[in-house]
Amino acid sequence: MTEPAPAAPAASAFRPAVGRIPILDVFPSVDGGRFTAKGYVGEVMPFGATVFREGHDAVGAHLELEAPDGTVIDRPLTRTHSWDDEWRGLAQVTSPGRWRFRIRGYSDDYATWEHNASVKIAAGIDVELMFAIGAQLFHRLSAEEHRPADERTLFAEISAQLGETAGPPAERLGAAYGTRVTDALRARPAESLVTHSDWHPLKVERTLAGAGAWYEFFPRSIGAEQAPDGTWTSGTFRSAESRLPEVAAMGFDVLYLPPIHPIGEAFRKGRNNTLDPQPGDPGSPWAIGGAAGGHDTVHPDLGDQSDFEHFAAEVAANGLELALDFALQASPDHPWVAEHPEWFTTLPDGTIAYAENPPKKYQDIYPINFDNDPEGIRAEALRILEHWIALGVKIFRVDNPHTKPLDFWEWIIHEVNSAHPEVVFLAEAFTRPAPMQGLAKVGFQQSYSYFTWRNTRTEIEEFFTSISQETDAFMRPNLFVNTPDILTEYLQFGGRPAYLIRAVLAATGAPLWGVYSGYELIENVARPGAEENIDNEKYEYKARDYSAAEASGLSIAQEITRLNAIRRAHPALGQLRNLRVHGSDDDAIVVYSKHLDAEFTPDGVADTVLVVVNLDPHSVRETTVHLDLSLLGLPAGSTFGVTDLFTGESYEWSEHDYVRLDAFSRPAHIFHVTRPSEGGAS
Ligand SMILES: O=P(O)(O)O[C@H]1O[C@H](CO)[C@@H](O[C@H]2O[C@H](CO)[C@@H](O)[C@H](O)[C@H]2O)[C@H](O)[C@H]1O
Repeated sequence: MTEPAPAAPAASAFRPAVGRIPILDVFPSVDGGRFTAKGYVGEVMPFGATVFREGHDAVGAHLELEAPDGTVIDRPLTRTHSWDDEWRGLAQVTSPGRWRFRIRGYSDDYATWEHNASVKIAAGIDVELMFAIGAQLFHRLSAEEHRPADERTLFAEISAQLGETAGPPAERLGAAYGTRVTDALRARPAESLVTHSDWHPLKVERTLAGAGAWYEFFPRSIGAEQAPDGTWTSGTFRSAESRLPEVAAMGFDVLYLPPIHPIGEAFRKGRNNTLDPQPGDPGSPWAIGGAAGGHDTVHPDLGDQSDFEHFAAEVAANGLELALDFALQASPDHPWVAEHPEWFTTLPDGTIAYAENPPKKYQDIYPINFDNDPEGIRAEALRILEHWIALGVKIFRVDNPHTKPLDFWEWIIHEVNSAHPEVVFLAEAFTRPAPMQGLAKVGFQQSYSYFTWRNTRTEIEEFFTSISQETDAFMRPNLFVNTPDILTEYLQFGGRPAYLIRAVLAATGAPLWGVYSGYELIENVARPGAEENIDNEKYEYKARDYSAAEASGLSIAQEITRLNAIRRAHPALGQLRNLRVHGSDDDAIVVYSKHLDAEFTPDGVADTVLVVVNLDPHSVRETTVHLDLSLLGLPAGSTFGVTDLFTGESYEWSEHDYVRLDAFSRPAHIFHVTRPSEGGAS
């Protein structure tokens, strides 16, 4: 008896992670897909992947981008560089909601044949074989049902021409070229071995989540009056309404108010962060909670809820959107302290430690211990947000989010956005990169950033490159030029030029920028030993006379107004990811551009803005700048027009250009780049 033949090994169920055509490193992706990449309506985003195949045959790659309504944008990707395999392309997201995308890789049979045929036929090798393969390929394409009828006819004709053996080979080969062929094959390539990546989710939010100009003021200061005996009467929601037309006239989109709730008496802070308040000192608005209530109540000095509602309606009537502060902490007088002592950490001696953000000490507030009653705290935080959302508030600036657990933020932003996708959260987290970026990854729509401390040319270039090209899939920095907590040395000692320079950088460097009131008045005196304004509005009323300052030339409100107008007129400035740095021979002159292709602009005309800034607020600088014209959408070697959007002056520029920027009269150029067929400034 013969032994039975051994059974063939069972086919393994293992499925390779790569498909027939490898598609790796798909982007945009956040932490390998753990978090959802972000976009905002109108944003032009880069999509792509690494796509290659074995051997020498050509590959191609396309983006398939599906909108919430199911329509699919199918766009060809191109190689980032001829020497590597990263494929990339831009697409614009145009409606809010859940989008998704995938990358399609394929063997590009036309490109493979065209390469082989052109080389071999010119060398007289396999000539008829090459024509036969070409005829076969075009015959196959002419039968593909997804192609328009005229294209199929064209391809059938080409197949027949390639199949004819008469005539010089070079002429016969010419049949397979021409604009009609390349256009058709660019839109609908000759694909085989088609492979798809997984679908990747993309969360697209409303435009104001990603682009807008913010202005911050303390309502209690507007209309505040000081009596001859030195005592103050607080401004109110009603008196603060008087400032709204001026904020709107400066071109801002969002009005942000520091906390508007009752302020505690216990451990109240006095002027200039002192611990011995004097009678009448109003206290820090972030010391939330008192006898009148907590986070769902308005400070009685400002009015009542109907006054708030009137104010909110006036904000909207002025074309602004209201942003409120969301600060999860409590004054010792907050109702929570008596009602929920378990939400705080009681020390062995029976006291509760005050909050800190080292080296800063917040003796007037208790931090919440999120681990003592996570469910209760989550429910209360959500209740508060829903309270204000019901009153029409759709934007929250979140105080110190990095001192609260990240999973709390992921949960609450998910809960709020599931019911109210239009709600926007700005993370005020000046902290280490990992927690700052973590907050953005788990859902914060906007983030404060390190911008205020990036002053030199190298720092600015690195910062702008990182926000536009490294963290752009998940983080949208809001470039505040100052805050009640931040008056940098650059601003303290750079005078008016410094204020203009920082405003230009912020307004043009990112689609989100912000100004805390007083900036336009060059308020630049710091409290000794602190990086913030002296006589800080956080601890006292501050009545400012904006009109008098303007009349006497001490205000830069006009320049801020112009900056916001330039932003509105130039859609390229409404984009985050299109900033590119150019060169200059002077370490104090930074040069960058923002370009938007015609297909993505509302009027169908390409928009290119070129910004040249003298970062030295103390002197005149002249130098040569060196431009990469490809980044401006211009052919190498061309000349073109530039029009200064501040002064209206126009120049003819090329790759290398002379600039002179006087910090005291004109520290920056914001140029609109015009092509020969286009007009000048707008
Ligand atoms: O800690 P940050 O630098 O991020 O600052 C934010 O949070 C602070 C705490 O809410 C807040 O500080 C202000 O309010 C405190 C509580 O009333 C008070 O003790 C501080 O002196 C005052 O600066 C800060 O304004 C806010 O931006």
